[in-house]
Amino acid sequence: MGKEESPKTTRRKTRSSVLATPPKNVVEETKASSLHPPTLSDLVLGEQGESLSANDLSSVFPGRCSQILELLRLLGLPNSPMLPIFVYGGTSTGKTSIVVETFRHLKHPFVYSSCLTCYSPPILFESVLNQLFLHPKNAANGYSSAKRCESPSDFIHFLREALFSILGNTKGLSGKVTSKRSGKANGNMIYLVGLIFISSASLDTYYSNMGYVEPIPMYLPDYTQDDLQKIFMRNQANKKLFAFFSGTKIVVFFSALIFCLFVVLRPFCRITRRVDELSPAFSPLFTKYCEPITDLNFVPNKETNQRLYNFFCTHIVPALNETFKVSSQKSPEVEVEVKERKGKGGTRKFGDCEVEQLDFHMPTSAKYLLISAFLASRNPATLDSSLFESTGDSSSQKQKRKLSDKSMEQKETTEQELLLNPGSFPKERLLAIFQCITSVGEGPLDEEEQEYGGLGIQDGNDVLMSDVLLLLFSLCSANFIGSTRYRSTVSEDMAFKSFGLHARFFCFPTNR
Ligand SMILES: Nc1ncnc2c1ncn2[C@@H]1O[C@H](COP(=O)(O)OP(=O)(O)OP(=O)(O)O)[C@@H](O)[C@H]1O
Repeated sequence: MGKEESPKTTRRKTRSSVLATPPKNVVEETKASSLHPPTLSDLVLGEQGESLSANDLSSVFPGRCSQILELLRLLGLPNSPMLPIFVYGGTSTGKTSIVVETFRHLKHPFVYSSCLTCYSPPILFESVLNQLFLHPKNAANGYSSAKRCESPSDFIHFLREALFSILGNTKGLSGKVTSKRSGKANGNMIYLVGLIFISSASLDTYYSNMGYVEPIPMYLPDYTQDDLQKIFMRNQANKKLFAFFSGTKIVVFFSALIFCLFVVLRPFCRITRRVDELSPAFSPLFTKYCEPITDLNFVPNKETNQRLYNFFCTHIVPALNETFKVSSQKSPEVEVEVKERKGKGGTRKFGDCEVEQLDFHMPTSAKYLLISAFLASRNPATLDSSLFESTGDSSSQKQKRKLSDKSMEQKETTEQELLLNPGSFPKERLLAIFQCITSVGEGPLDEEEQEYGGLGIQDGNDVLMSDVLLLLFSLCSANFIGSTRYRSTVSEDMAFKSFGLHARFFCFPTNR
């Protein structure tokens, strides 16, 4: 938490919904719960008897077994002292889910506040206290909080009051539950989650000698294609689609699922590995794939499988485009104008004319950014060092000599795939390529550049990063670069063209 989120292309479960289903967030406890003094049991997530074993927990979250075991180890036995934990990782890597479900599994009493929605200290403090006092915000109380907290000292004062009240109420300890949704508390230590900082920023961002206890870091890496396959296998197998299949057809169902996942995940994973983005894209595709199979007379064999595959392939690219569609809206201030080269001299907007006829009028830095984006989309990231680093050439030559025919073939296939289907890339990679290609520039500022306010790129180091980011934003707004996931949307012709006279070197895949 505590990070800027990129616009999302699909709807996903919100953090509150993760907490709300099936066990409800303690904040959203029944109104009746606020009528009795809070007990420890009221802070346990999950109904009586509802408990996942550690093994179940790991199988519910494929790819997170080691992190779950580590979290269980760090949390330790009930009431054991622990250091703060810093859980971090990319978007949708399961940070919230595994933390919440682990607490639920352990039946540890806890309150959970999202630092994303509780974006200021008073809001965060009040959210924690509302949960501890079992105070739901609703129309009846005018959506007010249990306590008003202006400062950290107010918070500490009310926190003590709330904790003493809960711990003094022994009903929770004796295991008698006072609320329909609460489970029997395991131990009497109350955990504040949210003060366990969950973020996509690295730990270093928060590290400083400010006197707080340094938290134990726990990193959740992006999922591999294998992990994603397991996640979707699990989720999909539970869905009602499963109801179509019975008896021996179940085997057909699972082999169809495995095959479909394999075919779909490969191109999709090049663009995103986020479960929340992949999930809504995959479900309709799988339904489509299953259409012919749900016919009870269908008997899969080599020939029908091939037909199924051919039929199915036609749906993948449209689904890919649909999922990662970028808005075609152009920002009014950053309209990129193009002029017809031959003749009339009138100006027209990009998209109205043939590329061959166009001449670009945009800052040279923007052209470099455009070409950097193009290169990042069409070249595998593994080639960057050999393509752009000054020392890269010789090593890549050596590597080339060492490559077997098979690996050359594989490399060519990857490059072919990238040409047909440009990949997405992180902003850092784009900026690194931009730095590399602009740092070899030797010419003085061109006229255009001066006209656009002198974003000089004769030396990459002279370009202000803020200017480059501004330009990047403009190119995204003008739809030259996809902004949901950074991805070049221009053709090879267009990329060459944009560079025009400024071409110094290109590193396109050789087999274009
Ligand atoms: N390993 C997994 N197995 C099954 N589902 C998963 C897994 N990881 C994530 N998900 C699903 O992906 C969605 C997002 O997960 P979650 O909110 O826990 O991620 P997050 O890292 O907290 O996201 P954010 O960075 O946005 O805070 C949820 O619907 C969750 O169930």
